[in-house]
Amino acid sequence: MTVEQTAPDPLPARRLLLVHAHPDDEVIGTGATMAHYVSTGAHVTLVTCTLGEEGEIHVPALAQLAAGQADQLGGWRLVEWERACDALGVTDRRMLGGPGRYRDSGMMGLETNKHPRAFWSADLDEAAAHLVEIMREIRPQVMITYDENGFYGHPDHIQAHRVAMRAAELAGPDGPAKIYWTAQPLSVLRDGMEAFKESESNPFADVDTVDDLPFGTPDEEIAARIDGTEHYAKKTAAMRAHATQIPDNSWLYGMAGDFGGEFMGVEYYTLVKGERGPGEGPHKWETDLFAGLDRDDR
Ligand SMILES: CC(=O)N[C@H]1[C@@H](O[C@@H]2[C@H](O)[C@H](O)[C@@H](O)[C@H](O)[C@H]2O)O[C@H](CO)[C@@H](O)[C@@H]1O
Ligand SMILES: [Zn+2]
Repeated sequence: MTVEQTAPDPLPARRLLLVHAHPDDEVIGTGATMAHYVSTGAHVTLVTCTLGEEGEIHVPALAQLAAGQADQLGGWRLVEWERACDALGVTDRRMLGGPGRYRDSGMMGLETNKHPRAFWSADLDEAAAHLVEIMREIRPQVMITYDENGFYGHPDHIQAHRVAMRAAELAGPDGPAKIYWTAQPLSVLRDGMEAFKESESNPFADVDTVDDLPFGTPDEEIAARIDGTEHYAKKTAAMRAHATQIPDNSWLYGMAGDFGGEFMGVEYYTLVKGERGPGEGPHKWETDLFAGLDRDDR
């Protein structure tokens, strides 16, 4: 268990900061990207904002850890999160404000949103100050977080977006030169709908078209396509570490198993701060988040 974190001295030339809401978000949305940049020698810092105390429990033996019972799920997910980071090779992983500072708010509109430590009701500048401290230490060239809807509308994801963007503003020259938001191209979602049509666990079962989904970005608005296909076994291992959240029969494993790395090994981003570097394909998608940054940038 690594609770206290400090960065290596000297810092590697390339430094990537990711800001996520709950344990498991890091792998689902950016696991291949994290493994890819670790493998290239970049320093990857993960900041997760809550322990995920209000989550589901897909491991029957752990059911009594639930929020309404022993309320110990947060501590258990901390261990899952450490194991997942180990699987991805991410050694610098931190909880915003320290483990337990901010609590999982639960889904939008629930009473849990009003918990005194709920991340959703956190003071923005106070929460951002914890992240500014990390930015001053790491001086990341690149930061990844969610869009203003938190990718799919969860209050903690929306708050993680707000805190990350506020911290980048407050950090000034120590803040990231490039900021990306996680995204899924509509073309990939359409391919996924087609691929899952005959699947037993079809995540698209309740939607007729991609327009019914709470996320999806026109391909021409995507800025970067990070191919971490060679690392999707690490991503799958990291997903398995989050067993309380990702059951063995999850459709996520279907994407990894039946449809190859394309769906799990490739991750997409929009660019909201910084100059877009050289890219490939019809939309000139960057293949490196550090593209266009020279070493003197930071
Ligand atoms: C991926 C993610 O952000 N998961 C969150 C989310 O989990 C959802 C929640 O348990 C909901 O009740 C389920 O129906 C849904 O399938 C889950 O994805 O919200 C949890 C509570 O805030 C959070 O702990 C979990 O990490
Ligand atoms: Zn989440």
